[in-house]
Amino acid sequence: MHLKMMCLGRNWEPDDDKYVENRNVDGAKPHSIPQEFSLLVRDAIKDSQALMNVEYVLPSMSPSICVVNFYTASGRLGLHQDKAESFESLRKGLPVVSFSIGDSAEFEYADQRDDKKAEKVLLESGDVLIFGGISRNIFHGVTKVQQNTAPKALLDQTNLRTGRLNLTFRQY
Ligand SMILES: O=C(O)CCC(=O)C(=O)O
Ligand SMILES: [Fe+2]
Repeated sequence: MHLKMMCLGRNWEPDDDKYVENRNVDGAKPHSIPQEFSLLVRDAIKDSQALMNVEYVLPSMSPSICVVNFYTASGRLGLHQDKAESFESLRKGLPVVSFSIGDSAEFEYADQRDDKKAEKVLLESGDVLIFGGISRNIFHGVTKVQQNTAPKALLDQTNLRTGRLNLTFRQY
């Protein structure tokens, strides 16, 4: 992992790939997920279901975890699966909902851990990426952050540092 990370709701421990009460680095408990965030997640799933008419393959979920990642220009994240959630959550294919803010990034995804077979999509500021249902276990990662691509208005109106902020929500 070449990024900075913190969690809301529950702490995900990258070394053990599991959720813990208190994070290893300083024993801190996570803050809860603000309700505004949960509503954004709910709306994103609803909009996606309406757009694609695939409610039966994209279940709804109520997030209990938000992984907050910050990538600088050299930030990246290797191909991995999000599989530390409960057996039930994974079995039902409850979606991962991911918001991108700031610099754009190349996001890769594949059905196996093989960069050569991965497809790529550019995630720009404001994009929401959802993978659930039969796609819940896809391998995915971030290969490159495109420096200085964040919208100027965003930087002018916020204190966001140069880089990419990603908020990824899941239901345990
Ligand atoms: O930054 C991203 O777009 C992906 C983040 C991710 O895959 C994760 O936190 O598990
Ligand atoms: Fe992930």
